[in-house]
Amino acid sequence: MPDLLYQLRGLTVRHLAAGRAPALQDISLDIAAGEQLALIGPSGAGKTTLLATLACAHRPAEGGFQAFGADPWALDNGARHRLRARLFLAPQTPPLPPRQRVVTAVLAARLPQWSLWRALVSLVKPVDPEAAYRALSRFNLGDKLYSRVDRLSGGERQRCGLARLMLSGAQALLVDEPLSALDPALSQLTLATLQQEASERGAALVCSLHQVDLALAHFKRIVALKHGRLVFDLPRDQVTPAMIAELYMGEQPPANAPLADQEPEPAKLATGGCL
Ligand SMILES: Nc1ncnc2c1ncn2[C@@H]1O[C@H](COP(=O)(O)OP(=O)(O)OP(=O)(O)O)[C@@H](O)[C@H]1O
Repeated sequence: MPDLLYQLRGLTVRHLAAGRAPALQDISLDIAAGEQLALIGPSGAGKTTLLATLACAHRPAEGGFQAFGADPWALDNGARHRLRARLFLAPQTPPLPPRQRVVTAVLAARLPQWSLWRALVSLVKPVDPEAAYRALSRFNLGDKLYSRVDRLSGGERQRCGLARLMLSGAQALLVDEPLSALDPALSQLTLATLQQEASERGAALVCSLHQVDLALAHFKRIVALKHGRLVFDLPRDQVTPAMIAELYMGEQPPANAPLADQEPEPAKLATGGCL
């Protein structure tokens, strides 16, 4: 039985906005070392919140939460910081400094392993550009090594964020909608690369996806969320088209014409005024 990396029991997570329903309610989930699972569910289901909770970025309001055998929120700040160095959260829009060169942005994944001096030196002269090049090449982005981040397309920026993950050494790879800016061929390459990396280092991979077909094709375990609740957590061969239809039922956006009493005044539209 592989080590348990995460154990969630009846977890409830709230965002700060008062009066709102919890973003996650009563979530129970185990994730073992080396496991790969896809998180699916309609927009607003709680996928990003769950990934951020696994990354120890959101403190649960209720329930039990263990990451790497400890409750991160019972640790002191230093110990929690060291625990966070064992995981990597790749957000949908990676927070890359726009004026930085890609090589520096990718090497920043090594900051937790570096001394302050080494980090400062690397800002001026990247200390291991070969490693950044290898990571970028796995996402077909090697030619952007010395480009500025703000000259990248959305999809290139997204893959640049994933190249960071390659240099992190983390044992839990938490990836939020990595394909949202990618075409179908790059989507396949990106998923295959993430899965290969996770397998090679024996890391857990938790990946949220809107592309249900890709989730079912690539992941053996499918975790579905809706309205902040766990709908199912099943091997993919037990997930039926009816279950997927039910998961997304009622989630189609309404017709895009605003109601009469919500229509902005024409004068404001014409001047671009704040509505
Ligand atoms: N910073 C925040 N403050 C307040 N509420 C938030 C915040 N972030 C998310 N929420 C709310 O929490 C709920 C879950 O959001 P979350 O982003 O986790 O869903 P998601 O499944 O990742 O959605 P999507 O597929 O659209 O990215 C939603 O109702 C959302 O409005």
